[in-house]
Amino acid sequence: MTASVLKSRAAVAWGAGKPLTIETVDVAPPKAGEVRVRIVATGVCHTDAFTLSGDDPEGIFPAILGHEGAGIVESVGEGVTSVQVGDHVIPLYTPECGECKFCKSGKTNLCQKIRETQGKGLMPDGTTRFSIDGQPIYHYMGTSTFSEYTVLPEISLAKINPEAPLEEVCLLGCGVTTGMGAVSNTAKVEPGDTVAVFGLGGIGLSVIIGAAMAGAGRIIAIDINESKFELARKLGATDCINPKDYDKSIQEVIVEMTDGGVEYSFECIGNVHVMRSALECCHKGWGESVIIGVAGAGQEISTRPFQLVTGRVWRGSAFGGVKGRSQLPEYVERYMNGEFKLDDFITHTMSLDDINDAFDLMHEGKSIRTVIHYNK
Ligand SMILES: NC(=O)c1ccc[n+]([C@@H]2O[C@H](COP(=O)([O-])OP(=O)(O)OC[C@H]3O[C@@H](n4cnc5c(N)ncnc54)[C@H](O)[C@@H]3O)[C@@H](O)[C@H]2O)c1
Ligand SMILES: [Zn+2]
Ligand SMILES: [Zn+2]
Repeated sequence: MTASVLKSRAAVAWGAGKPLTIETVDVAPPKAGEVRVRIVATGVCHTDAFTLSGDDPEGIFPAILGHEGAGIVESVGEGVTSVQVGDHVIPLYTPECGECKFCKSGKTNLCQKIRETQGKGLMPDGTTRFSIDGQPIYHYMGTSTFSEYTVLPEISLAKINPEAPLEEVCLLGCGVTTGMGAVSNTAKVEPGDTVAVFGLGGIGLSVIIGAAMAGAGRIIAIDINESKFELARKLGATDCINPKDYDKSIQEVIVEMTDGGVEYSFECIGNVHVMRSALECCHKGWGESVIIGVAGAGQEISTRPFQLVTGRVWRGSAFGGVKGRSQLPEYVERYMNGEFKLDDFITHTMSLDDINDAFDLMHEGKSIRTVIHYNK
């Protein structure tokens, strides 16, 4: 049976800084190598807010945002073999083709196969599957999970255990995997290490979970919003500090607290000044700082080169260095085995109609993650 155009509820971003509006969108059937998915639930991540704000150089409008979802395959295009109708899947904004130079390198998860079209809000053939009254609406991060039905390339789907609750494991589509993966794949934290985590949103708290699982001896959590400290402690932070409580720089405070600095630090905010603090609180000779936060267009990081000459390392991490198709299903299994919990992160759930409230809660610092349930 050939699939036909579907009507779908979607939250459409018409322009930078404008609230999303709920629309009925036409979703064309998947073309060759593509899959149409019914999204069951989606988280709202700071990166969605970043693009909506207009600070994202790749932001294109009108578009359907959303990249932290989970759903069920509704139909498949020609030649699709790795998933079938009814499979449970997590959309991947970092695909895994298995054949490009990047996939074959064994050194990175940054598959480049569809990078160019994905960055332009298009499917690999250069067109979009979304429209309203014939007006094209762009895709976002190749995922567009703020539409109940969305189309993705086959290489952008991780097939997961069908028993997993989609309303929770959607968070593995971005935030939680990004934080945990940055600890285990990028930094490779070892038992006894001291770790500093800057920013205690969904990403920073996931770094704390990962660091606790890796056996870090001391986990220093830093935020200017102290309401985040309670959950940080629950997840494994040993010290919670607010930079506003000190006259000196936060890096000086941390270096003093730790007899010379931390083994690893993680910037989970997207603030270039904090990125500098995160590097400079690392221990001389070996400390490493991982940038996870996404800074605004045109911003630059700086430090004295002497910081690096004397052994500190600055690196970055996207999607926690995790290869989505081959490694994300394992994260779902680990969650199912009870190795970590996701419900702590879900401070709010709501229907798609209320999605602008999810952005407000994030900006007000009142939520960790809001999960949108399409059946609400
Ligand atoms: N690299 C990746 O693959 C990847 C993936 C997802 C998200 N991100 C980025 O990670 C960052 C965090 O995302 P999130 O969803 O956790 O965001 P969030 O808004 O939920 O959390 C950010 C936290 O930082 C705190 N903060 C803000 N300014 C601060 C300061 N000066 N000092 C200390 N704390 C401060 C806030 O109070 C908040 O608790 C964003 O930049 C997002 O775009 C990157
Ligand atoms: Zn995200
Ligand atoms: Zn590839």
